[in-house]
Order: sequence, then C-alpha cells, then structure tokens
Amino acid sequence: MRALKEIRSWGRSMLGVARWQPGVLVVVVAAVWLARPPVPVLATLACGVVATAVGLRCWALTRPVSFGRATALPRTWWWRRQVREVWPDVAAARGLDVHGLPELRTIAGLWPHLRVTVRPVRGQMVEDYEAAGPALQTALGVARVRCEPRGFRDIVLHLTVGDELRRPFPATARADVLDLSSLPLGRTERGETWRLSLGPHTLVAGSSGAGKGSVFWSLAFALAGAVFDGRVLLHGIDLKGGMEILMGRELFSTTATDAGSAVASLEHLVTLMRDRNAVYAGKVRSHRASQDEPLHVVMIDELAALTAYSTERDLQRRAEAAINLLCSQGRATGFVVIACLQDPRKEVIPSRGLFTQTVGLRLKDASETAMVLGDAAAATGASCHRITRDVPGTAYVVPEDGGPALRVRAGYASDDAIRDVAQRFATPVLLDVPPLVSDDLGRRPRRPSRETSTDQEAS
Ligand SMILES: Nc1ncnc2c1ncn2[C@@H]1O[C@H](COP(=O)(O)OP(=O)(O)OP(=O)(O)O)[C@@H](O)[C@H]1O
Repeated sequence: MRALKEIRSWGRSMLGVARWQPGVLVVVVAAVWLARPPVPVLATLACGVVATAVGLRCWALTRPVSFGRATALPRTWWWRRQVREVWPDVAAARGLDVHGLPELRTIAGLWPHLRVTVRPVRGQMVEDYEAAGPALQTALGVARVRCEPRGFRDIVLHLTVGDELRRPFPATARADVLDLSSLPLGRTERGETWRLSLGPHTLVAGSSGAGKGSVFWSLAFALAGAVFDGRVLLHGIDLKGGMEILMGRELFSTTATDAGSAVASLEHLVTLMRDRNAVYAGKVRSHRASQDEPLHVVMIDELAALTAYSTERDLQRRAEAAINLLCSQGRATGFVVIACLQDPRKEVIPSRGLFTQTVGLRLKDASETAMVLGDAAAATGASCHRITRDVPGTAYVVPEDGGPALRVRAGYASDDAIRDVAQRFATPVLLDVPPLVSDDLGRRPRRPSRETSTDQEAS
C-alpha cells in the first residue's frame, strides 16, 4: 500500500516536472532507455519517436507561445495554403466575386499574424471587405480579421491565425514599477506585455463574467510596489457588498462598500484635490507621485451601482458630481479614476466621455463595442461582442498612439493571490474619511410647494 502511494506521488511529481519542463520528459525517457540492456535498432527508433512526440506535445501544451514561435515557419506555409483555398468560397458567399474573383496579391507575415493583400474588383470598397471579415474568420477558424486600406487600390486583411491569449496566465505583483504611466497588466495578441497608462481616467466595460475583476486586480498588482512605499494611495469603492475589494483591503487607504461611505470618500477626495490644485496653481503643471504628494487612484468596482442603480437619488447625484470633478480636474494634480462597468449606455454612465481610456471586455453587441471603444475601432475589427465566454479577461484596447485596436488579456488573480499580495504590499497610509455631511452647496433651491406658498401668502 505504502509502495503504491510512493509510486503514485513519484508519478505526480514527474508529471509536474514534465509540465513545466517539457524537455525533461524526453531526457527521462532517453535515460531510462540507456539504462536498459541493449535493445534492437527498431525499438530504439520507436522509443525516440514516441519520446520526441510526447516532448513536443508537452511543450505545445505548456508553453504555447514559445512552441508556436519555434514552429512558425511550417505553420505559416500551412495557413497560406488554407487562405488561398478558402478565399474563392468566402468571396462567393459574400458576393465579392460578382465581377470576377478579387486577386490575392501577396500573403506575408509569420505565424500568428498574416497580412493578405487583396486587389478589390472595381466598385468595391473597404467596407465590403470589413463586412466579409467575420465570414473569413469563421471559414478559416482564426482569432481575428482586420481590414485596412493600403495605398489607393489595395486592401490588407490582417489575420491573427494563432491565439497567443488562449491560455490563462497569472497576474503578478510588481515591486519595482517605476513608471506609473506604463503599467504591465497582461499580454497582447502580439505576445508582448500589455501596458496601460495610469494618467488617463479609465473605464473597464464588460458583461457579467467578462473578467473585469482580473483587469481590476492586475492594475492593483501592478501598483503594489508603489502602494507599499506610499507613492500611490488606492481608494476602493465596491457597492456589491465589498466582495471584490475587501479581499485585498490591506492595499487600500480607504474602502467604501455602501453608497453613503462611497460619497463621503469621493467628496473627501474632491476636497484633497482642490487643496492640491490651490497649492499647484501657477507653480506646478503636472504631478509627480511621491510619499509627500502621493497619486490617489480611485478604483470603483461597479460604477452603475453608484451612479444609476442607487435608490438614494441624492447620494447618486452627489457621487456623479464628485466623479465628474475628479475626472475633469484631477489628472494634472494626481487624482485618477478607474471604474468597472457592465452596461456602458449613456443612461447608466452620463459622464462616459470623461473617461479618456477604455478597456472593452466581452460585451453584448456591436453597439456596446462602439459605445466603449468608438466607431472607428469597432469598424476596424475590435469586436468585444465576439469575445467568447471561455476566455475571460480578454479585451480590446485602443493604443494611445491611436493605431488599430489591440486584443489583450489580463493576468488572472486568484483569491489566494489577492490575499497574499495585499499582505505583502499593505499600504502604510490609512486615511480617515470625514463622515458624510448633508449637501447644501450645489443643490438647487426647492420650489416652495403649493401649500406652503398659499400659507405664506395668507399670512
Ligand atoms: N484573466 C483571466 N484568466 C482566466 N480566468 C479569468 C480571468 N479573469 C476572470 N476569470 C474567470 O472568469 C470568471 C469571471 O470573472 P470576474 O468575476 O472577474 O468577472 P466580472 O466581469 O467581474 O463579473 P461580474 O460583473 O459578474 O462580477 C471568474 O470565475 C474567474 O475565475
């Protein structure tokens, strides 16, 4: 029994090694074979082939990105053939071949990104090819198709044929992030690090289960080092009972889990912002985060719960006013708002335009994609509504340089990881928020009711 247990645990540990170091499996098999008495050549070959196949398979499963790159050349050839094969069918199905089949001029690039240059037939426009994009995407079974005009005559179809974002990966806390304007949050479809600038106010929109939590925590993790040394103060607002933020409460200098405390916290931040604005006036034009003058980052888990779904109208109005003030005046003096949201409609978030940076996770339909990322991004292949449920944390973002929208994925932060990071990088600054006072300023004087005015007239 004991021996069985030992064998089982050895097997498990070997599997663990093989999972992380695929090459080890090949070496182990080869070593086992060498240790045995001489065997015939055929058996040796068979053993070698099996070991290589298993090793490659493990590599492909555990390190898809590096495996993909190592085998990019044969894959590229295969995909080129596929594109040439399906193109006539897709063109016919989408009515692009009425006056002759549009010529595929070149297929360039290397797996996982191919560039197919097409010469449209007279009378066709880029929009016709944009409309055919989803058909080509389905016919080929590729991750993304994006159209772009090239010169005055040709159109380039950018195909993402291999999905480097398919497998989830963990979010990692950064103790060393020095540049707060470029926070590492995950990976891009090009296999690079996805970086987000913290300067602009950011709206993270996604349906339920789209993975807003992973963007939220990846951001907090990226700031962990700066939180720990007091250069950044996080303020968490979570009206879903604090389910999200209380998991890592040690990272936050203030937390609010009900409408009253959220408004108190936001209005206190507006006061701090105004004080700092007054100090900076005429002297400083942009803020540099330091322990004396930290960057305040307001992280709101479900913005609509504060600005649209609240039953307390007065608090709703005050919250909205405070967020608008922080968004419109806070950037230069070091006050940044990051808000997550399920429903991006104007009725729910009237101040959507104040969030100058948006992250579009899985959304319900094309109109929501256009609301979040803009019409131009939606037209050029940013299709948040086509992100499938099995890849939470995947999103489209418009790069700061205004180029075509990029598909990205945030790292996954498990509950244990959040607790661990919160404990290791706990903030040294806990702020006291003054209690909520009734709002006299900014409220319109009420019209006297008919009864009151009649009484007054009578007296
Ligand atoms: N980057 C990621 N990689 C892998 N799995 C993820 C990732 N992000 C989220 N998930 C998984 O997807 C599920 C939903 O994620 P999450 O709770 O963050 O979504 P949400 O958009 O915040 O949803 P809701 O608005 O309903 O709270 C979680 O169970 C989580 O395990």
